[in-house]
Amino acid sequence: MSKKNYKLEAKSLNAYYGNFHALKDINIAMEEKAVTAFIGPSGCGKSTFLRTLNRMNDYIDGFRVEGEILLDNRDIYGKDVRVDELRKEVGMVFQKPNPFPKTIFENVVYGLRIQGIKDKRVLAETAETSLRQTALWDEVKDKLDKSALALSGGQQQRLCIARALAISPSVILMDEPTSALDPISTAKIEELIYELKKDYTIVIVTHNMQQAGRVSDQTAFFYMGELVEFSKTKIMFTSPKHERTQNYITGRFG
Ligand SMILES: Nc1ncnc2c1ncn2[C@@H]1O[C@H](COP(=O)(O)OP(=O)(O)OP(=O)(O)O)[C@@H](O)[C@H]1O
Repeated sequence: MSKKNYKLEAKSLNAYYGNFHALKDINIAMEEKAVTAFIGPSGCGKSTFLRTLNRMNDYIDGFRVEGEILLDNRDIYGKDVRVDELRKEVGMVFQKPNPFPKTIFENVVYGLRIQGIKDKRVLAETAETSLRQTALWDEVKDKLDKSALALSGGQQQRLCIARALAISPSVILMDEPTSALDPISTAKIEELIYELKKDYTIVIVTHNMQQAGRVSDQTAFFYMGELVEFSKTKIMFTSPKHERTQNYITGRFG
């Protein structure tokens, strides 16, 4: 039997904020071009784990990890890994849309500018492609030089996704990307996630069980820093193995 190649794997991963043991021996393997949802009650470690996947926690004083996170079979905490290269490969979208106080165009091409790309044609083409991928092009094509801050919250979030896509990542991490949005904008982002998984591996933290059920292929349930259960979403929501998972997904505690 050939060994399956996973896009992202955690092996015996432990994470600490100082003395606080935030993630306890996490082992998980996520498939390529699939959506994995992280669910669990507040404070269980979902965001901490998500942020270890592109080393966003490196900035936090006292934070450390043990174990391995493999991206395409390579440990992202390895000595030879350049964090700037890693972040190009693993993009991130946050809970609150966070466009820069710049034009719509400059927001999308921001990552390319940082890379020193100046070619106007490359910038324009990338901006259009990324905005089309997030279904925003028709809404903004006549106002690319206007401030991104004038867009609606939902449009801003799609712009932030376009900004992440512009630097051609293969993985996109989303930390509760719709929790600040209205139902229509939420539906648009969910449709977008569905489209994007054809080309990208997506990991999403969500508090919304229906959302996890709608958008994800696999779901991981965390509780107090442990990964309690990980399975195909359909199985998790119809026949969870653990009572704690069952209680959480049926809303008995949260
Ligand atoms: N910067 C930090 N310094 C110290 N402890 C932290 C820090 N960030 C998170 N923690 C702690 O780590 C634990 C996990 O937090 P984390 O934000 O990963 O949980 P979460 O499941 O994403 O929660 P929520 O759903 O509320 O966002 C919590 O006990 C939290 O207090």
